[in-house]
Parts: sequence; C-alpha cells; structure tokens
Amino acid sequence: AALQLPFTALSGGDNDGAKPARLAQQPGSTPPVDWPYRSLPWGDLNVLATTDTHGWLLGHQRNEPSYSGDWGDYYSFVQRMKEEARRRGVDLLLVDSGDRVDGNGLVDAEPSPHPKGYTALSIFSRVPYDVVTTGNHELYKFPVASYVSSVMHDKFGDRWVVSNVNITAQDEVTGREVERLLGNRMRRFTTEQGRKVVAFGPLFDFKAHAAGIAVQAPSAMVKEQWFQEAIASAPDVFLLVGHMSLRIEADSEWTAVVRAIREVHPTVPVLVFGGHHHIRDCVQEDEYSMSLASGRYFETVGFMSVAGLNDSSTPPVFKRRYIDQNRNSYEYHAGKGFDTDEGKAITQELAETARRFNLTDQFGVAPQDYFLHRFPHTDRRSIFHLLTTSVLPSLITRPDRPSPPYTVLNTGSIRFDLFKGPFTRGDQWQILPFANNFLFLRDVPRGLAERLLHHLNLVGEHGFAEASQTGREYTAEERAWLTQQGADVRAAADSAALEHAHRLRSLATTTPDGRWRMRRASEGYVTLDACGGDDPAEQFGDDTAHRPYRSARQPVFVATALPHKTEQVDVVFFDFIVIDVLRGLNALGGGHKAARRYRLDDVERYVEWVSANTLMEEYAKRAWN
Ligand SMILES: O=c1ccn([C@@H]2O[C@H](COP(=O)(O)O)[C@@H](O)[C@H]2O)c(=O)[nH]1
Repeated sequence: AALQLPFTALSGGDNDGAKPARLAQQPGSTPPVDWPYRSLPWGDLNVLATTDTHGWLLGHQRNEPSYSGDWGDYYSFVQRMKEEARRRGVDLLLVDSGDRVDGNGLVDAEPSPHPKGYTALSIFSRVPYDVVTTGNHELYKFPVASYVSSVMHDKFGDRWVVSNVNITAQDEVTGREVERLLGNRMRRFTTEQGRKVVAFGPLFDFKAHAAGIAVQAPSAMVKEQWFQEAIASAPDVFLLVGHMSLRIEADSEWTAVVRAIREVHPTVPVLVFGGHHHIRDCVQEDEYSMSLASGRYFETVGFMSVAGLNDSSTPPVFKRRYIDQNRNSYEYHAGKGFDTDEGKAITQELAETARRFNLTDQFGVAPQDYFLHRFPHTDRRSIFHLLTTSVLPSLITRPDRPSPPYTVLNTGSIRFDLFKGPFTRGDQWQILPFANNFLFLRDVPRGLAERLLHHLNLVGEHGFAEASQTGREYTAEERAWLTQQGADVRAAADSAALEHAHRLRSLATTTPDGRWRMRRASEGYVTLDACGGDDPAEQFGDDTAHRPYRSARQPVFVATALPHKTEQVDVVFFDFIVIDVLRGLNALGGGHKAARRYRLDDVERYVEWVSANTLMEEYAKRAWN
C-alpha cells in the first residue's frame, strides 16, 4: 500500500482545546454518538463485512465515539441481525477480508509464552464468519503466518479460505519441508435459505512476504485447473472475499477474477468484498456484481444486499451501506436491548485482556493531537512533523559517530493518530506496531543523501522481502502517473463530499424521528464511491451523516532535516526499507564510475536500545512528563 490516498477519509479540524468525548464503555450507557438516519436495505441475500481490523477489537476508546463499539457489541449485533434475517426469510452472511494483526496492542502485545495474536484471534473467531481470508500483514513474518494459518484452520475449518497463498511446512511423516496451502482454496456451501454459494479468497500479488511463503498473482490463479473446475457449474452466487483494493490505481486485481468468472457465467451474481487500502469504497464491475471495501481498524461494518435473485430475467438490485461501528448504530438497526449474554461476556473479556497486557500504562501526557492524514506532513499538527522534527532528532543519534544522522522514514510504518492527553502503551502499539530496527549506512556523501528522499518518493516503497523479489515493479513514470491519478480522484471526492455533508445537515432538522438530530454534525466519513447510481439518496453509502474529515495527501517517505556543514551523513532507516534505500542510493550514484555501490554487507544496526515499537514510549517518557 505505497500510495497513502485515503480519498474517502475527508477530514476536518483537530481536537485541540475540545473536551474529550464521553464514550460508550458499558452496554446500556447512552453515548453522545450520532445516529444512523435510514434503515438497512435488506435483500434476498445480505452480507455484513469487516476488513483490516488490525486488532482493534476494543473499538476506538478515545476521541472517536463514532467507532466506540467493541467486538462484544458487534457479536450481539450479529446475533440479532441473524434473528432478523430468519424472521424475514432471507440470508445473512458474514465475511472478513484479512489483516487482523499489526496495529493494536490487543493483538500485538501478547505476553509470552503465547504467540502474537493468541488471545485476540480467539476472541475474533467467536463471530460466526462464513468466509475469512488472509491479509498481507499475516505474512510479513513466517512464525506469524504459520500460527495464524493453524489457528484459523482450527477455528474456522472450511470457512478459512485463501486461494493463492502457500506456506512451507514440515511433513509429519517424512520430516521434509513441503509446500502447503495456507487455507482452503475455495468454499462451496449452501445458505440457510438454500442458496448455493461458491467462495474464493484471493490475496493481491504481494511481494514483501517472509521466506517460506509463496503468493500466486490472481491473474495466474484464475488460469489454474482447480479454479476452472471450481467455476465450471453455476452456483446461485459467487462470493469473493479477498485482501485486494477495489480500484485500479491501487493493487486491484479483482477485474481479472471477475472476468474469469464472466467468461463462463455472464449473469451469475458476483459479490466482492475487498480491503487493504483502509478506505470505504464500492465499485460495480458490471450490473451483475458489486464490490465493497469496509474501511479499517474496526471503524466500519460494511453491508451489502442483493435483491431479485429469484428472477433471472433482469439484473439483481445491489445496495451497500457503511455502518459506523458504535452502539447507537447497532441499536438503530437491531433494536433497543440488542446485547446478548455472549456479547457482554466478550466485552468483559476484552477489558480484562487490555488490563492483562498493561495497555493502560501511561508514559506521558501528549500536549496536542498529531494526525496521520489530516494535515500536510510539514504542518505542526501532523504526526510526521512531530517525528521528523522532534522524536527522531532527539532520540536517534549516536554521539560516537563523526557523521550526523539523516533519518528516512516510510510513512506506512506509522499507523494512527496520536491524541492529546495521556499517552499509553496501547497508544504506542496503535501508532508504531512493527518490531522494525534502526539500521544505517555510514558516511554517505551529503550530496548523494540529499537526493535520496525525492527519489524514494518517486519510485515508491517496495519493502523488504526475505524471499527473492521476482515481480515487476512500477517505473518512476508509472508511479508519478499513479500519484497524479490519486490526487484527481481525491479532489473530486472532496467537493462532492462537502456538498453532500451540507445537504445532510439541512436534512437533520427535518428527520421525523429526530434521533440523530444534533446542533453540529460530528466529523466522520463522507464517502463518494461508484455505487450510488442515479438516485441522489444513494449517492453516498454512509449510514450516518457527518461533517467530512479533512485530508492531506502524504508522501510515501519523509525525513529529518538534512544536516548542514558536513561532507557526509549517516543514512538511518528502518530495516523494512533496507532494499529501497540501497537501491535508491545505487540508482542515484549510477552512471558515475567513481561512485561506490552500497550492498547489504554495508548496512549496520544504528541503535540497539530502541526500535519502532518502543520509539514513542521512549519519547513520551522523556518529553511529555
Ligand atoms: O514490518 C513492517 C511491515 C509493514 N510496514 C509498513 O506497512 C505497510 C503495509 O501496510 P498496509 O496496511 O498493508 O497498507 C508497508 O507498506 C510498510 O509501509 C512496516 O513499516 N514495517
């Protein structure tokens, strides 16, 4: 996900000076959260979708009441929605498109002796998903991939569907290393209402995975005999649940999969559930299909319905909604008193787990908010400004080195906003979850280092693959073009979203039940996707009316100020981008006979005492106490 383009995350204002919001911590409390303004458009077949939860099962407990539900609330909601589906005589399926690790202490801070995700994945698995698949984050480290694969097999059985990923494992009988499927290639099942479903779980053509993992490009996967056999006879619907972005300017490889199905079945409905780019999004490949992406970090529960399945003479009617993940949304759609005993028990268990993992330990008090996407990286309200002007210059230094440090950061390593107020261990895990180390190349000519940042931002990030990198990469021209495309889409989304927000705000005072009426709409997602059709009421899929967030496009890399009055600098960076930095310096020196080539052997550890996932803790202890 090299392009940081949250073009539906249109945001506004920081929280400086604002009172902290009171949150829905307990079932039954009345949180100050906006209500949805319309009911769900149920169809014959309905799907609730999550993606990129990254361990946020406790929901958002500070500053963001719109996403303040937790996994226990969601579990209760799911149970009530299942009851409602049965009452209506329709189907309700549940899907998740991957990336359940990296990004929250609840999943990343599991104390030994258990592996990462031991508790959180077990809690996640209580929700009776029909199809769950992998994301890229499950595959960065081999032990994580191996554990996730076995736990998902145990918990979900045939519902763990991963169509194009293999993992190396030891054969029980021969003891030899063999390649196995990470999950089931497909699932064929019949719904409660008797509809036949064929499901696949493709991952985008991910290259930066650990050694011992193999990912096949979806475009190659669809040519495999097993795939052709799987789609040979027509089900009632195809269900595609994969960790792939929906849009062409990102990693979208959905078109290849949908087209392969279309060659055999021109009119069988295809329901696609993607993810990876952390946005709310919807597109339609054709009138017999709809593709939905349900955001990130358990902020959003996606809903898709398809009606008219019993009449094959006309295309079915697809609808989509993005539900803000909070107790008001659940109550609005599932009714008052929607909590179930099992849901309440999960809420309890989550709170106990957070305590057991010491996530509430406080390291300091942040003086203001620092945002990830809302402001340009040079603005003092941006987290990248904080990191490059204060955190890195004050902590990532070596008095014993004659050359001063010049630290380059891949912005993808920073995952979330940092809010004003107590800064805790939990916050640390949300902001910098990776165990990446600081490496360096010593005594790089200043003139060469000076050109590195611009070059890296032009070619983008590829990340460190332990396995050999065989895939084709974007050229600099392509990357520049893609960046421009993203900017254009965002600009269009910005103005349309603002218009929509104005319209909805005027609506607020006239809504008859008045349940979501408020003096000033809160900030939130206002999503311009491609599934609204001609109906103005359907143009935006968001379930709750908001004032749109502000958003600024972020570069792929940022850096500390280049030191002055020095011939040489130490170029410092996370291990994750070592290949990018080496290639960048070599490309910039290329053509000059005298230029030296930088190799992996030249790379050394810069500091031992701090890594990505302890950086902010160390800073907060020093600067915010
Ligand atoms: O060890 C790691 C692993 C990943 N990253 C960063 O994360 C993004 C990928 O995140 P998505 O949620 O899939 O977009 C990757 O591009 C890196 O920027 C990291 O820094 N360290």
